Amino acid sequence: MSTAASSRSFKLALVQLLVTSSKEANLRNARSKVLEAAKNGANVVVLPECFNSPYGTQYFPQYAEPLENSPSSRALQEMARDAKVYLIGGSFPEEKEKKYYNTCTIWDPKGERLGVHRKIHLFDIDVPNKITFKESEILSPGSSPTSFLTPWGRIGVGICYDIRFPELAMIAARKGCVAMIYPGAFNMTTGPLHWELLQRARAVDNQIYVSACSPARDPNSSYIAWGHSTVVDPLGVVVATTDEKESITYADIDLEKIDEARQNIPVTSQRRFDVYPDVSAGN
Ligand SMILES: O=C(O)CCC(=O)C(=O)O
Repeated sequence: MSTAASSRSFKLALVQLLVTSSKEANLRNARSKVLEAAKNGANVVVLPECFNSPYGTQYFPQYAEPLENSPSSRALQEMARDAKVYLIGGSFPEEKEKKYYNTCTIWDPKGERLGVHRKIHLFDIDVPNKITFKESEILSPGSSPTSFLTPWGRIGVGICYDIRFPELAMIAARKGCVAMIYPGAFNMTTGPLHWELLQRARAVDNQIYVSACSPARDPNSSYIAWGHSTVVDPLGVVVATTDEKESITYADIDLEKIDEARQNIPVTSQRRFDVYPDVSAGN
């Protein structure tokens, strides 16, 4: 773990991986990038949605693995342990009791699994002549919000389309999360429209850090990812981003900025739960 981290700041790294059709090659590449990020001082490292398989309902059954003791789980556990980082392991198609899920596993620097997030909101959209996608043809949805504890505070996790539903980020922030992190893979239609806007919206509404980590763009794949992995601060300012190519994006996450935003613009303490309900109640 980096010595540069203090109790009030840490270095986040987003690995924008170029995902291929070879699961073994994807696992090898992810490992070398996670180790590189750690060498460069990262404390928390993020992989993209579907980091071990091409993204598409036609691929999920072929690439799916159980959670326990599977090649991808083992590889993620070893990466986290060998790099000594907190690892938000993107997502991979999970097979469980004859159902498939889009699943993110979260690991600590000792290689212990800290959490599992199954994508709650499945990506079913139809923009005529642009993009039609129906994850629910194959996948089942998860049913619980996910967060995990680090030495710098609690971090919430969602997957891609989950970012469009503000409730998850609101619940996370009200429960004390300092950041909401989304492995994601937007596309060439909704990427330019909404990828950055949604991160900035979730950040400014909740006065937390928000970040999304995409695969790199492969123009020859059946689903062309937007790329542009990004980190947004609690004021809604983009503090780190990249283009569409394979890369690692770094940002210092400074918890003072959360306090400052909340002191200066105190919406967090001005909510009117006597007028409308608190979505985090009971969650
Ligand atoms: O919300 C979007 O526009 C894209 C979502 C997506 O690609 C996904 O959930 O995998």
